[in-house]
Amino acid sequence: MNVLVINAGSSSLKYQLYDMTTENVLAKGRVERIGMDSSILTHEVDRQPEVREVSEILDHTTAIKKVLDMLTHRKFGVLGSIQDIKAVGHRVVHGGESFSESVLIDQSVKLEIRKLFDLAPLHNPAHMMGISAVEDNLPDVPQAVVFDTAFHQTMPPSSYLYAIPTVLYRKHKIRRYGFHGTSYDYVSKRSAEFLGRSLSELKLVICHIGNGASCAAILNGKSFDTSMGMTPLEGLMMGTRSGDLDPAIVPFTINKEDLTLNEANSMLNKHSGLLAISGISSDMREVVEAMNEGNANAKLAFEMYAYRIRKYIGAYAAAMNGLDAIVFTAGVGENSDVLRKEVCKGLTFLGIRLEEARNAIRSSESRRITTDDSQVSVLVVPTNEELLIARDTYRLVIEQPEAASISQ
Ligand SMILES: Nc1ncnc2c1ncn2[C@@H]1O[C@H](COP(=O)(O)OP(=O)(O)O)[C@@H](O)[C@H]1O
Ligand SMILES: CC(=O)OP(=O)(O)O
Ligand SMILES: [Mg+2]
Repeated sequence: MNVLVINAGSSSLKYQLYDMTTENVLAKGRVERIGMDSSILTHEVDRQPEVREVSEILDHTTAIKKVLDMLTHRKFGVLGSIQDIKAVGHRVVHGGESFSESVLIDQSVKLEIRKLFDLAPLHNPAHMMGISAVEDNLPDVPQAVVFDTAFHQTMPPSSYLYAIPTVLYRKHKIRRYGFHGTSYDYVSKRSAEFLGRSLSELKLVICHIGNGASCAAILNGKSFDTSMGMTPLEGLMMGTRSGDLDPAIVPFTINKEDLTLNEANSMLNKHSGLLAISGISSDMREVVEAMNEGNANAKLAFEMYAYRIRKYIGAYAAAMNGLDAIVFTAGVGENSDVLRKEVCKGLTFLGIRLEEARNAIRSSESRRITTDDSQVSVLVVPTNEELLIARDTYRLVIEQPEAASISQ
């Protein structure tokens, strides 16, 4: 059975097509610059050279249509017909308190996702566009949603409540939700396998450092705390997001700079982080390159970024009263040995001994980057959110075939 996994962003859409009998990826790709001039579709089949098509793609419905055309393309396609797609699974960043697990999509699920637009303004509206675009192109195919927040629903109230009047939690559900949960779920299990230990006895800090970045304390296999909050803005410094700051800065700046609420939100989500401090880029590769060329702002941005991660690792080791392993994952975490080294250099008090040669190895496999006698292990474990989304989607469709057939 073939399952198509979609991760829709506001101007991009990533896809992977799985054959669930083998869990092989038949094809994958992304559409970028949706709604802008010259959109780009990049499509890849079984490590063959990528196919790039530049055209005008004005909305997500057209983007999905282009993806389906590519999947059934005479030369680059892998399917005889789009009828061969039996289910579609979507990543949805915010599921609020309504969803602690993945579900098949129906009208009420769509309504709930819409209600959460305010809480994940960069993500949920885009996911909804992806869901509608699949409905337009594949009206009879069941769809499932897998939430970034679901895995964190195990956090205790002492982790998820903010110290503000509790009426705000009761009325508006203002609390910490946490994100990247699908990644934490996958990476925590893989880490336990790698360490050859039971997840139920491990104290892990996982650092999901991608475009969006967060850390989580995973205690006995469950999320105990995480750095992102009610929205994906809190916590670590990110590509364009500020992460933690004194909340008083927001009204102060609005007042001094005569900003609207939208402008303040946009400043913190889109014009802060690595981009703001380096003045160069939100992409860690470009920041490191500039730092190596002697740019002082890039160096400061890099050091601040690493310092925040180190502070969270220390805090979570204290929160769990111990630590077995630190795990790096996602785009920056998996690929940037310099960043991992910078984070770990301040953690020798925990008995961490990084082995430089291991840290420098480039690989897509899980690996240990500390010495064999390091008290706490540091691992690099590549995440695979798409595989978990495909598995959940497949399971839901198999378990509830009647619901799947009337899900829309
Ligand atoms: N070799 C590398 N060194 C440093 N950063 C990298 C490297 N390769 C990728 N990245 C970073 O990974 C980020 C993307 O991470 P990813 O987890 O794919 O993010 P997202 O899923 O949020 O788009 C990019 O912004 C880039 O900065
Ligand atoms: C929740 C979040 O920040 O997601 P991403 O890393 O994909 O931006
Ligand atoms: Mg991501």
